[in-house]
Amino acid sequence: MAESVPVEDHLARVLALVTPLAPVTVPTADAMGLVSAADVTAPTALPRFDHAAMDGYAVRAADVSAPVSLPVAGVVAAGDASLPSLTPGTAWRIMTGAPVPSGADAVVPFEWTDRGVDVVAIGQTVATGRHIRRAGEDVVAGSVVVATGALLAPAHLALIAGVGVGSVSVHPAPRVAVIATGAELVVGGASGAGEVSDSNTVAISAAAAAAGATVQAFGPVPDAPAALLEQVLAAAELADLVVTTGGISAGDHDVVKAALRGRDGFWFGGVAVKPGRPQGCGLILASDGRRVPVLCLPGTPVAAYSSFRLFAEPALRALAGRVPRSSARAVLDAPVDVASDRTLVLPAVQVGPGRVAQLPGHVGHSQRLLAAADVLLVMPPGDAPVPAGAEVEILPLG
Ligand SMILES: Nc1nc2c(c(=O)[nH]1)N[C@H]1C(S)=C(S)[C@@H](COP(=O)(O)OP(=O)(O)OC[C@H]3O[C@@H](n4cnc5c(N)ncnc54)[C@H](O)[C@@H]3O)O[C@H]1N2
Ligand code: MOO
Repeated sequence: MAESVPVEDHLARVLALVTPLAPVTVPTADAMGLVSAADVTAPTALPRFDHAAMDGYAVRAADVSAPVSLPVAGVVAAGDASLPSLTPGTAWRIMTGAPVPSGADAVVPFEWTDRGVDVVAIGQTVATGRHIRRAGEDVVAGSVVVATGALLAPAHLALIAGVGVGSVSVHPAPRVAVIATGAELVVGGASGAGEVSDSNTVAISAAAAAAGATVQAFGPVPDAPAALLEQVLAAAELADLVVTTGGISAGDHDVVKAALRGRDGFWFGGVAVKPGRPQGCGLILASDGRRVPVLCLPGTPVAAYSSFRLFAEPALRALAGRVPRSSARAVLDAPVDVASDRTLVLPAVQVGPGRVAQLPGHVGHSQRLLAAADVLLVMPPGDAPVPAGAEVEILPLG
């Protein structure tokens, strides 16, 4: 068998198939988790106008020598459209968020006063500017509030909305098509001889959704190359990435390989990773001219999931305009034996903040152990145990 290629080389091969999706404009409220495709510039300052930071009285600081009583000229509340002006030697009752009357330069909170309605007694002096939020003190009009390439989180959306911008240019969430293959597969509970319950469709769909994609599942598709090819072509019409599982090793019925191997630019071969050695990838031309990447993952459930995390998730991140690889790391709590010429992907648990330990009883393809794990350790090839205290790459689960 041909030599296996290193994980990094296969990842590079996969990422070479992917370019960020063309930007679209979406309502600000719908942009969570997407990457901005253009700078967002503030059309207005934030705050837009000088406003009270406390409920109390707007005054001229120079008029407040403690103790003092000032006549109250009126009340100004948040949302009031007309801006009163303050006559020296008077106070305006003012509510948090209300525009500060012209001529006032401080707000005395209720707690420092007798809360008088017509006349207010103030018990302490106030510094100029106190309890006033100045126009533009947070954001200057015309400045960039969110730069191109930002992964939009709630705080970004709040800032964009806060400066009054209702829509943003983003790379859209990638659409993923999942195609499980295997004549043995049944949806729901397998009961007949030789039948296997399809778990890859569920696992890969969930993992793709967790990576921010929208997902459509097809299949399971039986072991007929023509039918599989038809399904892949149909899926590519609707998706930005097609992920298949199964049918790519060395068996007599390896349908994915049979259907796609001969196509221009498709590659199938071994990757030096355990689990997940057989891999494949290529591009399918959709009728609208898009060249849709197809990743062919092995069928064995733990290998399929692990391969998704190593190769498909970075592809999704790249499609979404993100840095392809998340680089989570943790410190080993106990040594891990890696004597292998392949990268080992091992189930492990979190045993303390930033500390992980391999799960005992690892037997290769255990779905039970995978479900019991908090993280997968990604251990590069090596010939000696990696000691406790070493920092290693992890793929967080959950
Ligand atoms: N002679 C060789 N045999 C195998 C090799 C090899 O190099 N030479 N590689 C082995 C390795 S490593 C893996 S991993 C598997 C991958 O094989 P395939 O990708 O072709 O997967 P299948 O044969 O279709 O299935 C493997 C296994 O997984 C079960 N499966 C498949 N799909 C699902 C699903 N959707 N849900 C649940 N279980 C699924 C399937 O029933 C098989 O048991 O090949 C080795 N063989
Ligand atoms: O490489 Mo396979 O995924 O170990 O069984």
